Amino acid sequence: MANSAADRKIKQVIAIMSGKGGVGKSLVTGLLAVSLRRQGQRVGVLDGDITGPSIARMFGTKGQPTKSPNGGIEPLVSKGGIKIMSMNMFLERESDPVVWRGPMVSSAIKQFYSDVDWGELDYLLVDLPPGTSDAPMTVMQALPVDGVVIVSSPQMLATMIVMKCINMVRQLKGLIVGVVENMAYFETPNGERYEIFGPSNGTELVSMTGAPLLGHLPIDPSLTTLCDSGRVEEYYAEAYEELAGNFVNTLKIKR
Ligand SMILES: Nc1ncnc2c1ncn2[C@@H]1O[C@H](COP(=O)(O)OP(=O)(O)OP(=O)(O)O)[C@@H](O)[C@H]1O
Repeated sequence: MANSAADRKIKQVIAIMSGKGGVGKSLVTGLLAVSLRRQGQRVGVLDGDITGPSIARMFGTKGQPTKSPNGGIEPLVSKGGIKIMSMNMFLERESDPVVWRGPMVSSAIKQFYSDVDWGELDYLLVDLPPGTSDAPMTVMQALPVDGVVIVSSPQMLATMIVMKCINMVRQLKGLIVGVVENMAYFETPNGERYEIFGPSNGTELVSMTGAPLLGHLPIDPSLTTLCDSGRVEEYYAEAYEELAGNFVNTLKIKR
């Protein structure tokens, strides 16, 4: 093993989860990594969405990972210095499908943790596909996860499905660090706020999890363009700096 749980070269392994797809989990993972890096933290992102990876594209990391001097796999490094491992890096074309059954997905996730030479990290963020199937189970059971961040959006349906994810984390004795409410509102240039997906349910999420609300994030159309062109690190918004600050402080308290 190039990097085992025992040596704790990675100080905190944090899984980012949601029960429902499309709530912005990958985006929150990416931007949390960017804000933590801006604070001077050593950060890695493991894209645990093996069949639908999006992290590499968001950061514009191209090329195949190489062998590291000590025999592990060298992760790709973003412009801002974030280490990244994603299934897309192993595909000839980005659009090639990964048609794998659960055991192969689980095996890839384990290898992305143990065979990748992550080096010394303050945070390894693990972006997971939605739901409670193989990938989230593998991460919770086979990786030394220190905490879970739950991402949701204000729709009631999203909250209901997110509850399944919360229950899974509890069943597997995981620690929920906090919740993030994404796509909570849209703010016009003259400061008017619209709750496009309905009223905030952050308070409900907090009472469901017993964990703090780490972030209440706006919808920002400019994000899609930046993510699609691999320039997520150029994005700056106060809401994400606050998210990173709350995340670091909450972990300090829970440790
Ligand atoms: N706050 C936001 N403002 C604007 N666009 C957003 C926001 N959050 C997410 N998006 C966009 O919504 C889309 C879905 O986001 P993302 O891929 O992060 O969701 P996900 O929950 O990881 O989805 P998946 O089901 O693939 O796991 C992306 O195009 C992303 O750029």
